[in-house]
Order: sequence, then C-alpha cells, then structure tokens
Amino acid sequence: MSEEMLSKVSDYLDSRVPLTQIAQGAEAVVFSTSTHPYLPLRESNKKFVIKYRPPKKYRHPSIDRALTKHRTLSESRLLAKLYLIPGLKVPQLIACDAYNGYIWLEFLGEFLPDDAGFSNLKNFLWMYADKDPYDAVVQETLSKVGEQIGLLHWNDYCHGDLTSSNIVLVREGGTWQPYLIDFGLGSTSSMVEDKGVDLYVLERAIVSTHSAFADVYKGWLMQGFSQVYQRHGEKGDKKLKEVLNRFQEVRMRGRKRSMIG
Ligand SMILES: Nc1ncnc2c1ncn2[C@@H]1O[C@H](COP(=O)(O)OP(=O)(O)OP(=O)(O)O)[C@@H](O)[C@H]1O
Repeated sequence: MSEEMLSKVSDYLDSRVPLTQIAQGAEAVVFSTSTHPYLPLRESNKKFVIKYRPPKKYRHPSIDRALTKHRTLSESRLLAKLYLIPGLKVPQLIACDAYNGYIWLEFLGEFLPDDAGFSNLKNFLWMYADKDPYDAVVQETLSKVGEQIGLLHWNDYCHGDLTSSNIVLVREGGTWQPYLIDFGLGSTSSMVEDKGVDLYVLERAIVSTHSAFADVYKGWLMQGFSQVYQRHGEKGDKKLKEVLNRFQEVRMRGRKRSMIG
C-alpha cells in the first residue's frame, strides 16, 4: 500500500490510531488496531479490524462514491443481521462509515504455532497435513465449519465467496470455533442455486489445496452441514435434499466447464 494511502487513512482516523496493515484484497485494505472507534483510546487489550474500501481511480468519482457507499453499507447490514442468528459465528460489527468506505469489526483469530500462519481454515489444514491430516481435531473443526455454513443457509443467507481463507478459527475453551468472515459478496437468498454455489466454491478450495485428503474432509464438512437441516424434521430433510441435489448439479456443470476449458 502506498505511503499516500496510509497517510490518508491515518489522517481520516486520527494520527493517534495505530494501524497495522494485515491484508490488501481486490476490494479493500484491511488493518488491525488497538483503538476502539468511539470508546476511550486503548481501553483494553482487545484488537479491532478496519476494512477500508479506497476510491478506485478508474471509476467516475460519483459512481465510485455510490458503489463504495452501497457495498460498505450492504456488508455492514448483513453482518449486523447475521450476528443475531443464534449459533452463527461472524465478527461483531462495531462501526460503519459508509460514505468514506470504513467498517470497524471485532478482530478474530491468532497466529498458529510453528510459524503456520494466521488461523484461517486454509493454514490450519496445511498445519495438520504435516502432522496428522485425519486428527480428531481436524474432524471436529471441519464438522463445525459445515455446521456454520448449514446455519447460514438454513436462515436463507449466502456467503458468495466461501474460500478456506474466509473461515477464521478462534480458540474457545480448548477447541477451535470457526467464524465466517468477508460478507462483501454476501446476500439474503433462499435460492438453492446460491447455496449450491457456496458449497461448490468451498469444495474447490479444499480440493485444490488439500487434494489427498479432500474426500474425507468433504464428508466431515457435509456431516456438520446436514445436521443443521436434520434438526428440523421432515421440512429440514426436504430442504437438505434440494440443496444437496443442486450442489451436485453445480459440481457437474463445473466439471463440464473444466473439461471443455
Ligand atoms: N474480523 C477479522 N479478524 C481478523 N482478520 C480479519 C478480519 N476480517 C478480515 N481479516 C483479514 O483480512 C483479510 C481480508 O479481509 P476481507 O476478506 O474481508 O477483505 P477483501 O478485500 O474482501 O479480501 P479479498 O479481496 O481477498 O476477498 C482476511 O483474509 C483476513 O486475513
């Protein structure tokens, strides 16, 4: 990130807000900070995330402003709604300045042992691939990931970019609890197509990075996913069948596309 942008963000926030850049995606720059947006400076040792969508110079300024406002608001609104769903784990929304493209969130996760990187699902699976890929901890964690996706879909929301980097693991009471992050492409949706695509995107992410264990991992994920639907009796079984059938269709389409090129 350029010095110019850092100084712009720092000026906007207040130069006393310490900023550490943790990611730069296509859409946003993500920082961590120890400062809460409206409580007294450094009140506790909690960390926060600031997700900033900078202006895109190639867009017309008024279109750019409208898009930034729309995307920042829709991600924030979605997060606020998801946070209220019992059992669903997403970062808490702390503040949003839609006009300037800023969202403040609760910081989640930590660094994994042995330099294995930040605790997202991707790094976690790499870490266990070297140790014991079929460890009970991996099974438990993947089943919980499936449960989170099941809860999201059962409540008629879709993620839109469900990669293994967008699942952050938080250590809670001696186990790893998956949280879903990055709802920039998320939506309210009761469409089985959107749910099938979410499952397919995650499946592709796992197959491409952990192909040797992917079949077992998919089984554990789908076990957790299915359990959420099965808790709802006949209605749940029917909906589960619909989602799984569409998932299979999306998969077949994906295969056809990759064969044809
Ligand atoms: N609440 C959070 N707690 C900890 N880290 C986070 C949090 N939110 C985002 N991050 C980190 O910042 C990265 C980028 O965040 P996010 O995916 O929301 O931005 P993005 O611009 O949409 O990224 P991309 O274009 O890569 O999808 C995440 O992969 C994660 O490492």
